[in-house]
Amino acid sequence: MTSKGSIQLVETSDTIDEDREHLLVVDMEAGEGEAEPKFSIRNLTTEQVISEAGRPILKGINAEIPKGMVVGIIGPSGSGKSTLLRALNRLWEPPPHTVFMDGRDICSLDVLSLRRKVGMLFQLPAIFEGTVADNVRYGPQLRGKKLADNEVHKLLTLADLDSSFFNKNGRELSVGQAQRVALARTLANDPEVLLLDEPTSALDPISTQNIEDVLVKLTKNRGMTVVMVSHSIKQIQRIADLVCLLVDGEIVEVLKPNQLSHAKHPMALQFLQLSN
Ligand SMILES: Nc1ncnc2c1ncn2[C@@H]1O[C@H](COP(=O)(O)OP(=O)(O)OP(=O)(O)O)[C@@H](O)[C@H]1O
Repeated sequence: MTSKGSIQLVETSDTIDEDREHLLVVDMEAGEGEAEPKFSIRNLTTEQVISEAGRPILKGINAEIPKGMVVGIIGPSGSGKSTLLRALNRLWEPPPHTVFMDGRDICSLDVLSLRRKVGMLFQLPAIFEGTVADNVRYGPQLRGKKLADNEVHKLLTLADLDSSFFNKNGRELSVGQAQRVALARTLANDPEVLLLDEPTSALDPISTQNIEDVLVKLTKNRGMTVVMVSHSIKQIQRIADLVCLLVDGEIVEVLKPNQLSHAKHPMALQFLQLSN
């Protein structure tokens, strides 16, 4: 997949000033039309959460996540990837004035509305009791809306599940099918953003490809913004438009997927070499 934007690293970790106010700017190419960021992250530090290593998990993260792109987050285990992802829908509560969605501090938003707009999938899908259709209807039902059968079918199609799944019991599903049901259930809330925490690491290559295809379609056809943590560099190269490299709680590089070999940070380089 070709990248939709060019990236300008205004300051890299080599040039971080003392208070770590480095800024990673994604500079869209002319004519792309959607230059504004979906998320702006400003000096996000997890002062209240200290890791086992005795340091904040995230240290002065500054980044822009552009609308309608797939942004991959990669980095060594324990570098803070999941914490950063969870900060975007307040599964981990960021300090006020550090994470902005469409220009608004997410801490000032109603948390349930935020999570409807910013859906999340995890490594292992949790399927609720009942049929696939019950699962897909879950979110709207909480708001007193019952999705019609044809709406459920549309969501299943969107998640690459055929109509035979409609009445299947959640217990009959493979992990790959369950992940797509979880995706359809998330899409029923009509989210603007999908956060994905290693969504395919438990899946076989065909199920992985199905999910990747759906994600690419969602960004291309619906302008959805996807932020995905993955341990698979190859996966990131297949579907991401931009890659953030996180090391020890800091974004040390932002690159296009085809530029990963040009990473400069020594830890990032070592990680990339060992991952390939
Ligand atoms: N609520 C918490 N309290 C204390 N420490 C935490 C908390 N959440 C995470 N950590 C620690 O913070 C560090 C970063 O965790 P995080 O899950 O964000 O990393 P990660 O990069 O996603 O790791 P992995 O790739 O292994 O999933 C780890 O050392 C973890 O043990």
